[in-house]
Amino acid sequence: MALSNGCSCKIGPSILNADLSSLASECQRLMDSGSDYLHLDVMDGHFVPNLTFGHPIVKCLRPKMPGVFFEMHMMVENPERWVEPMADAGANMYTFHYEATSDPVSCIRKIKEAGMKVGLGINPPTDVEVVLPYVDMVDLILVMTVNPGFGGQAFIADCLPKVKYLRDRYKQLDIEVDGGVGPKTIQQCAEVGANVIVSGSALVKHENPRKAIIDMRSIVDEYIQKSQLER
Ligand SMILES: O=C(CO)[C@@H](O)[C@H](O)COP(=O)(O)O
Ligand SMILES: [Fe+2]
Repeated sequence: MALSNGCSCKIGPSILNADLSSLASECQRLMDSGSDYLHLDVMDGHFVPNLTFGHPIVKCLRPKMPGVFFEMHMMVENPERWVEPMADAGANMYTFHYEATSDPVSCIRKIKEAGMKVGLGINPPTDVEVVLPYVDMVDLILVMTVNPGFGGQAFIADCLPKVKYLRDRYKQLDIEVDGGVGPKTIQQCAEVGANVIVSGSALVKHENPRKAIIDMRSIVDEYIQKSQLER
């Protein structure tokens, strides 16, 4: 199962700011509201100054959500270390950070060997050019629009030229944005070419998440169609 190959909009809720004592029902609520996949944020207290959960939770969640695409956003040092446990737990995609490893190629290889899709992320201070050698090896590039570590932070619009830089060069690439994304910031993300949208607190706390997802999707789809007509 792939996400979308740059051709359509995919929306994945981040459940960091949900009631984690009801993780499965919160995930189900957001999937029932029209989400395409789940974006599960793993933090190790080293790469980022916060802790969340690891593969044992993913393993428990998997049988409750059969068929749902799990993207693991691995905000961890030495991401190589958790590839096999996450694959065994039922993860579909393993998105690691460029900043977290000295050997992205071997991490990519390991993720593929474990049967998962590969995402490669960059933090706000990181130049977008660093991902260029790896674009053809991965399924998705994640451009962080907050400094990773916490849900509910303010969107950093200065990161968006990185999305445009990638979209101008790679029409079919899945480009994901994550951090402070919601109905108020989606337009800016869509117009630079983001097509895979993580939305955390804006969706989790929305009184009508179904409507929020429909509205965000229609804005992203509009820009995708416009860019296809311009080709
Ligand atoms: O990876 C992260 C934060 O490090 C994100 O996935 C956020 O958790 C998204 O939440 P909002 O910024 O949308 O509230
Ligand atoms: Fe995330």
